Amino acid sequence: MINDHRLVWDRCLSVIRDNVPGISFKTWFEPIVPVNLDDEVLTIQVPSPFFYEYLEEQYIDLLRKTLRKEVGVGAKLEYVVVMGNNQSNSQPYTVKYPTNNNSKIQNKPMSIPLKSEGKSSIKNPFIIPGIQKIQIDPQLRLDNTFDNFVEGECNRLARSAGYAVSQNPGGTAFNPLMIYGNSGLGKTHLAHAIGIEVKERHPDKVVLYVNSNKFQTQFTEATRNNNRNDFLNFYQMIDVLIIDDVQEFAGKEKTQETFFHIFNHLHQSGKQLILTSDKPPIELKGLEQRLLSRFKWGLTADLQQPGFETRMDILRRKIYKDGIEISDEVLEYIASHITNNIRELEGALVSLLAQSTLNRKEITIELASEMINKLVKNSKRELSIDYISKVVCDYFNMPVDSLQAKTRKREVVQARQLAMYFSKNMTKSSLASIGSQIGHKDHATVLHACKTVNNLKETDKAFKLCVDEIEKKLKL
Ligand SMILES: Nc1ncnc2c1ncn2[C@@H]1O[C@H](COP(=O)(O)OP(=O)(O)OP(=O)(O)O)[C@@H](O)[C@H]1O
Repeated sequence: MINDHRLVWDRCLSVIRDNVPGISFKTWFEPIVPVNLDDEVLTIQVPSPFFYEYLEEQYIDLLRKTLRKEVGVGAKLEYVVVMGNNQSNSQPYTVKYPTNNNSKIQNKPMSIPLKSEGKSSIKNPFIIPGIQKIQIDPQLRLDNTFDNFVEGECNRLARSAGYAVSQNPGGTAFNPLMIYGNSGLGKTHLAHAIGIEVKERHPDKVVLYVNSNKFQTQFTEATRNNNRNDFLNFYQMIDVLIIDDVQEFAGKEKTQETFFHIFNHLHQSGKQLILTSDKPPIELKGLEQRLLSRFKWGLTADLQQPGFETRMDILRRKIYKDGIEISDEVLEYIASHITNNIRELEGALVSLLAQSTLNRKEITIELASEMINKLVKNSKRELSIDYISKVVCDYFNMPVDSLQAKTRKREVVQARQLAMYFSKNMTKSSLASIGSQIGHKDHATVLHACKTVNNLKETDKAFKLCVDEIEKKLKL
């Protein structure tokens, strides 16, 4: 038998390499350093206690078989971990595993008998006996509840997955739950709602919401103060970890590496991770592949722009909560002009209230128009097809859903043609999309509607008058 530890480990590696995926080999085996071989006991150095746990959980069978083959049937494995230290000028210290339940640091190396089949019984070395749970402020915004989160087509999947997670954190297939979407569409709100619901359902669970920038700052400080291990220990004790805006980790390699270990540890221990980002994992730049691939392990759910009805529901919910009355006409006006950001939608409502209170003006559509013109004066606003349909139907005093009815009644056909005509001229939507939203028609019908309206405008004065009036309303 050979007795050079490096040679033995190299031979082991060549067997292991053929038995694990490339990425796992790179992650879990390349960082290992063989340090000694003494009487069938191979000692390997691993980068962190978590690393040791992970190897024991995932690869013990493979390690056992390989080692027996290379070293002999009595082969044993011993791990050492070089820890950072809290006192400057002193040498890093070494922790040897296995842990026995009473002590984290062994004075004398102990060998780990290569375990038999079955789940690892290794205890988390960070949990101090007797202190099983830490008490922390979860940093949750208490008004960002599920109750206050209006449901719509735009958020149905993310919301229901979030709710499922909150009922059974760590116990669903949605781990991690990755919520992504453009700014102001409710990622942070939903993430807090999950945290709040977990705390209600499972008060014992340790929940923490942290924004990526804060995580990064804490990590930098921990590194500066030489207590990176405390930082790791702290995060590894959390049951439900919510990290907001993970795109902010881009380019921060050390932070990513640390988060990678925390992620693995928590995931491995059945703890729940909830992440938010402004892009889907596939489009996140500057993040390590191994991290991105983990983000996709659970469920990735997006938040899309809310439709007109959802925007109306959000506005109605908000004024109801604040005990204010505003006419539906004004709300519709706001909802049709601010289409792609819920924060701006709420902001518009707040400004309108402020304007009306300060200037003692009634909240009218004109006041809303003035305010919105100021708010969006630099960005050309685009009307929505929903809003156009609504204004046209209001003009003819008919319910807006009559446009969807399968009828050839003259007034309905005309209203539909006008809604198509204005949608073609005042939105960037394609003919096909206009057709499908107004009466489930095809693009040729929309084209025909536009021609008919243009012709009628030329020949029928009364009709032209009505087109001009509707246009004025739309441009308000
Ligand atoms: N479905 C919803 N129902 C009610 N309010 C909502 C909804 N979605 C978002 N909001 C509100 O809109 C505002 C912006 O939401 P939030 O801060 O969660 O957005 P975000 O996607 O995290 O944005 P950013 O990426 O810019 O941080 C918040 O006040 C939030 O309460």
